[in-house]
Order: sequence, then structure tokens, then C-alpha cells
Amino acid sequence: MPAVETTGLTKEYGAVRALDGLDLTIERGELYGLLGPNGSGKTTTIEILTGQRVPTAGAVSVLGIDPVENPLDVRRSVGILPEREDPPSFLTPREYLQFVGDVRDIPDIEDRIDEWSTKLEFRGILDTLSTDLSEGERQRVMLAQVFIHEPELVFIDEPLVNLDPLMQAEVREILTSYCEAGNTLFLSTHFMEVAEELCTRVGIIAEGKLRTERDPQALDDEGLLETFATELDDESAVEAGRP
Ligand SMILES: Nc1ncnc2c1ncn2[C@@H]1O[C@H](COP(=O)(O)OP(=O)(O)OP(=O)(O)O)[C@@H](O)[C@H]1O
Repeated sequence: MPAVETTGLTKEYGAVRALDGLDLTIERGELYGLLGPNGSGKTTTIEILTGQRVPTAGAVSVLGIDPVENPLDVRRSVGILPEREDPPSFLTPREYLQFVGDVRDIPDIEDRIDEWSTKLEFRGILDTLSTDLSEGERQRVMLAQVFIHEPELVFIDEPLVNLDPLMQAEVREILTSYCEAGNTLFLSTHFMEVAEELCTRVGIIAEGKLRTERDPQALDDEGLLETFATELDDESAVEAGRP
């Protein structure tokens, strides 16, 4: 059974067709990157896969669960880091992660807070109010909440945004070894080099349709940016792909 499977997935917001018959299959152990220009349907896809939005048409399966029928079961089984999400400003990282531990029923949450704050290097600010943290520190806390219950499937929108180069390297390593252990990662990103260097497979989405899929390691000299531009048949796509 694949980790994620969608067939003819369609989502309309009034007159806007955000997804237009998306067919996607992601096998377990893949580090899959969904790449596309602004408004192409990446966030809508993640929201449907994680039971936060109901599609207009089509079928969805996540770890064998239908997120439309059983959104809570899906949300309990996966880790999610949506775009632009911060820990609550009025809690410290420790309090926030304890809260996540409660919601996720994690018995050894204190040990895991220790483990993840060490891995992501934020032990020193565990007891600082989140409102006083930098963007990058907040991103590290949010990454910790994704993995702290050891889910077998994770969805992350822009995993490396706001992180300094050393922390980016650290997070790349965490994401890669997470998938090498047999887990599955679904990333959404605008950044070509993230997709190219990190992902085992990249899907290019435009206007709610999957245009092509590539193994970034098997690309010829053309590279992903050119593939992206060719698929979108639009020079502006080259600009859109630059960080
Ligand atoms: N709640 C909503 N109501 C109406 N239209 C929406 C809503 N959410 C998204 N859309 C529209 O659906 C389309 C796809 O949006 P979506 O956010 O899924 O794209 P995206 O690829 O994640 O974009 P970005 O890269 O800019 O984050 C866009 O045209 C957007 O304006």
C-alpha cells in the first residue's frame, strides 16, 4: 500500500479550480517534493491529504486511511508543518511541546523534548516565551513538533525556510535519515536546490495538475530549473523557481 495515493483529485473554491484531477502516488520511504509556482495547488493538496480540507471530487488515501472519512485518524498518524506556522506566542517551546505530547498521548514527552531540542539545537531557549524567539528558532521548534511522536509520514511546507546554513545542513540530514529508516516525507517547496539535493522524486504541479515527475539524481545537464520552465512553457517560471 502506498503512503499517499490520489486519483482525479479536484478542488474548487467557488469559480477557482485549485486542483484539476491530480493523480499522485508516493511509496513508503520516499522523500517526495512537490514543486510549483505560486497558486499551483501545493497547499491545497497538503490540506486535503491531512484532512483539513474536503475535495470537490476524486479519491484520497493516506497510509490506507481516507482523510475525508477519517480526518482525525489521519492527523493522529502523520506529522504536519504547514506554511508560516509558529508556536503560540504566549507559550515557551517546552510548554508547547508538552501540550503536543498531551494531544499526541506521548508518555515520555520530557525525554523526547530533551532529544529533539538537542538535535535541533534549541535547548537554551526551551523556557523562553515564543514571542521572544527569532524566526529560525521558531521554525526549529515547529520542526520538533513534527517528529516528536515519531510518525511514519510527514508533510512539511518549506522545511528549510528561515534556517541558517549550518542548521539547514542539520535538518537535511534529519530528513534524509528519517526516510532512510523507511518513513515517508512529503515536502512542498519553491526552492529548486532543496528539491534537487534533498528529494528522491520531484513532482511539478501547475494549475492543479501534475505536469511531470523526475528523479533529481538522474537528471541530465538540463537540471530541474530548466525542466520546470519547459514543463510550464513559460520563461517567468524560471524566475519563479529562484529563491
Ligand atoms: N480558501 C480559499 N478560498 C479561495 N481560493 C483559494 C483558497 N485557498 C486557495 N485558493 C486558491 O486556490 C489556488 C491554489 O492555491 P494554493 O494555496 O493551494 O497554491 P500554492 O501552490 O500552495 O501557492 P503558494 O506557492 O503561493 O503558497 C490559488 O488560485 C488560490 O488563490
